Formats: sequence, C-alpha cells, structure tokens
Amino acid sequence: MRATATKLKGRRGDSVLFDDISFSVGRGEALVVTGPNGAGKSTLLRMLAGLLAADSGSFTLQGDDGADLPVAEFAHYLGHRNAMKRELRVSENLSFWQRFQRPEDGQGLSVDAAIEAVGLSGVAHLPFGYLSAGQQRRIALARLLVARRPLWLLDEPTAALDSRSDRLFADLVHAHLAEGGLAIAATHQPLGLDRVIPLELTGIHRAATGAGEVW
Ligand SMILES: Nc1ncnc2c1ncn2[C@@H]1O[C@H](COP(=O)(O)OP(=O)(O)OP(=O)(O)O)[C@@H](O)[C@H]1O
Repeated sequence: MRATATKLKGRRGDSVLFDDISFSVGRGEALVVTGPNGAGKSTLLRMLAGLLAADSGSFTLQGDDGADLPVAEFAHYLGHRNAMKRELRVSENLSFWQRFQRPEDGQGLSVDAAIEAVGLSGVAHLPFGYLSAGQQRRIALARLLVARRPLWLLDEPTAALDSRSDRLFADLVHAHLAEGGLAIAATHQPLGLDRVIPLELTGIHRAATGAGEVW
C-alpha cells in the first residue's frame, strides 16, 4: 500500500498556502508535517482526508496490487476536535465509531481493549464530557484502534497529552507502522517517532526528503 501526493496546491480564499507538495508514504512509514501557525498543516490534512478539494494536484492511495483505494474507507482522520458526543458514555461513543468505521473484514480491537490500550480502564461508563482534556484526546486515539484502517491522518494528535501519554501515543503509532500501517501527522511538538519523513510548510513549500529524522 502506498499514499502518494502529487503537486498538491492548497488555497484558502485568495491565499495560496502551499504549492507543488509531493510525497510518497509506504507501509511502515510516517510523514510528519511541521510549520508555523497558519502555514496550512490542517488544510493539507483535511485535503488528504477528502474533506477539502485541492486547487490542483492529487492524493491517491494504492493497494499492494496497485489498485486505487478510496481514502474515505481506508483512512482514519483525527482532527483538532475529538469527534465524540459529550453526553454519551465513552463506551457508547467508541461503539458508534466501531460500527460506523469497521472495515468489512471486521478487524479492530474491542471497545474495552481499545480503552485499556490508551491506559484508561475504568472510564468506559463515564460520559465523555466528564473526562479531562488529555483523557478525551486519549479516547479519541482509541477510536483509531476499534476499527482497523491502514492510513492514519492525524492533526495535532498529542495536543493536551502529558509526557507519559506522549510516549503511549508514540507506542501506538509504532505498533501501527509495525503492522504495515501508514501515518501522516501534523504537529508543533516532537511526537517521539523514529525515522519519519519530514515535510515542512513555511508558506513557501519545501519538498519532503528521505526518512531518517526523529520527531
Ligand atoms: N474556512 C476557512 N476559510 C478561509 N480561510 C481559512 C479557513 N480555514 C483556515 N483558513 C486560513 O488558512 C490558513 C491556514 O490554516 P490552517 O488551519 O491550515 O493552518 P495550520 O498550519 O494548521 O495552523 P495551526 O498551526 O495554527 O493549527 C490560515 O491563515 C487560516 O486563517
């Protein structure tokens, strides 16, 4: 499986945020997008997820046999918001996402196992809104685990996480990559990931180079 961006151009209103963005991410690889506030990181992630149209260029996902795959069915998108209902219990939120996003082969952790994987056993029965900001983010990460999808698109995934949870996040991503997954993450802070492909948005785009940096 391979995710490929070709000459992507992103615009908001009259401003061109980035132009000529090209990269290729394969199984087991992570691309990390950095840049100052307003550089267009979230815009790019939303574009990759299919939530915003590109001005020009393309983003495609291809299976191991070379066939095009629909990003909407093969990717998880984690935005700034956690996409959980505050009034529903943690378990109810995750059960909804599991039913909604689980692939046909049914792969993914059980709700309880996913909650345990993010270190929050014991909160399943609580309304999501009762949790702290960091706990809410960890449950949002658990959503990635209840339905197995190969491409993770993550916008500021560690926002609100403490340093122990940062480590937990890095472990989850490493496990995902080790299982043949792909990850593309936008961030302001080091994510603790080994050997990522860096992509820096500066307003004036600088092209991605090979893997090898620690972020
Ligand atoms: N819906 C919108 N309409 C018009 N302009 C927008 C819209 N959403 C974002 N922008 C503008 O696009 C630019 C890039 O925003 P974006 O959220 O992609 O940046 P970012 O790099 O993710 O920033 P941050 O680091 O602050 O999260 C900003 O100048 C922002 O004001």
